[in-house]
Amino acid sequence: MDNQEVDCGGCDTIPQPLLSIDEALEILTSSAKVTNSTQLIELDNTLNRMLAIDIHANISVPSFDNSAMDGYVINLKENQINTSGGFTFKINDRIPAGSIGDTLASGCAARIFTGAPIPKGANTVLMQEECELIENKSKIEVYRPISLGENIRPIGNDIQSGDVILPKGKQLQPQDIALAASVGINKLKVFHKIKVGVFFTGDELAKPGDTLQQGQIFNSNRYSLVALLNKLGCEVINLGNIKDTFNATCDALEALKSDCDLIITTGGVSVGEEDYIKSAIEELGQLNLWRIKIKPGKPFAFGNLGHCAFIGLPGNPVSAIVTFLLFARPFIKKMQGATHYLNTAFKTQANFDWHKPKPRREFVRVRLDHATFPTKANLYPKQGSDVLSSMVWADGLIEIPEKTTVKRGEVLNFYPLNEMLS
Ligand SMILES: Nc1nc2c(c(=O)[nH]1)N[C@H]1C(S)=C(S)[C@@H](COP(=O)(O)OP(=O)(O)OC[C@H]3O[C@@H](n4cnc5c(N)ncnc54)[C@H](O)[C@@H]3O)O[C@H]1N2
Ligand code: MOO
Repeated sequence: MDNQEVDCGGCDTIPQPLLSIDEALEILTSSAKVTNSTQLIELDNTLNRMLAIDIHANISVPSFDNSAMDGYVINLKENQINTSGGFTFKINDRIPAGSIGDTLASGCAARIFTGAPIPKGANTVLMQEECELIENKSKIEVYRPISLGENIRPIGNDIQSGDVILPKGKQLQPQDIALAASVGINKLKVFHKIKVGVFFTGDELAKPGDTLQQGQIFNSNRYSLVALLNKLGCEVINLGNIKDTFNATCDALEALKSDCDLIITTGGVSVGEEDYIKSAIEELGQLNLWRIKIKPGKPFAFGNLGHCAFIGLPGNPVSAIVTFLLFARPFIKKMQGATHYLNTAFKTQANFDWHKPKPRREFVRVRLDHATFPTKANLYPKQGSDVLSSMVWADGLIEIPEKTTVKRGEVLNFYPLNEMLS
């Protein structure tokens, strides 16, 4: 904890040590260890999983020249290329997809269907709409100039044998799975899911479904955090709500640490004497980072209990989600083996003024207005870290740099929620 500069802007009045967002992200991502455990699984089960090796193609796709159209395959002669005047070809074969035609005789055509192999002796396919059937449908006649090789998909048009078709560290999407199938692969080696233990501190927390007692609130972080982890494809071990004591916090950490790659908690990371997370981590392991110059989410904590990493998210519901997306998500994605683990910012125009420069970089909830160009970001009127409705209303976060004001029309970084939730 001696790596933190002293900054008086964090709490807005009292001097406190705070890390910049960039420093915090650097500490997190550089200490995230990629899981070394892999498994070979059926293609159908690979959606969203992280590929553990480069995938090479052992065949070319297509593996034979084939027709791109339903029509007629011909052998266009040198003197017929791009010539106007019209040509006639006698139909002497029929080649559906999946069968092999005979060698095409000179001056003849074969009826051919999309995907069927081009027979020997042929070099061009004509669309059936451009051919006139004549002489009792025994011949075709074509009037327009014909290019050599048109409507033929050559061998290797999509993939060449030996190509790397999917790189290690790619998160598998439907099209990736299809590409693997297209070269005949039925199983892929992916990184094992990482195990994340979670628990929640706060004696004020009640379970949804129970009746609220005086001073209680419902535990919403339990649901956001478990859902966020499920979205990222983690295996979750959930201890639920624990008593707000130092001993209960230590017991929960001890119970999870040997089984988990990572433990995440919400609440109890601030400065109050009822906040035990930080002291429990210091007692059982190491605290590597605490408090970031960010709003919402300042009291974010990061450490480890031996091999098990630890992330303490702030208790306020918006702070918990925002810091999960900005810090925990890249950390987890890197652990999962993803090559692209950092959040992507898109440039968007602010449709609001920001009059007061703030000491912490702020991530405000906005909704995009696509009705005009360029797209504009509207601000949710209440930006408190307790206002969970702002997250539901918003479709992204706008980054307002520290110590700056913003004028309507200024271009800022926008982080779409749908991107960060994938
Ligand atoms: N004197 C100071 N007080 C606070 C500071 C500070 O710097 N000095 N920081 C504030 C900021 S910023 C945040 S964020 C919060 C975070 O505090 P904790 O992480 O210790 O969280 P708690 O105190 O336990 O709870 C904060 C808030 O969130 C509600 N909460 C907690 N858990 C849940 C849950 N599972 N579901 C729904 N809501 C939850 C809790 O009731 C509190 O209202 O500290 C500020 N204070
Ligand atoms: O930084 Mo805290 O997350 O505002 O409420």
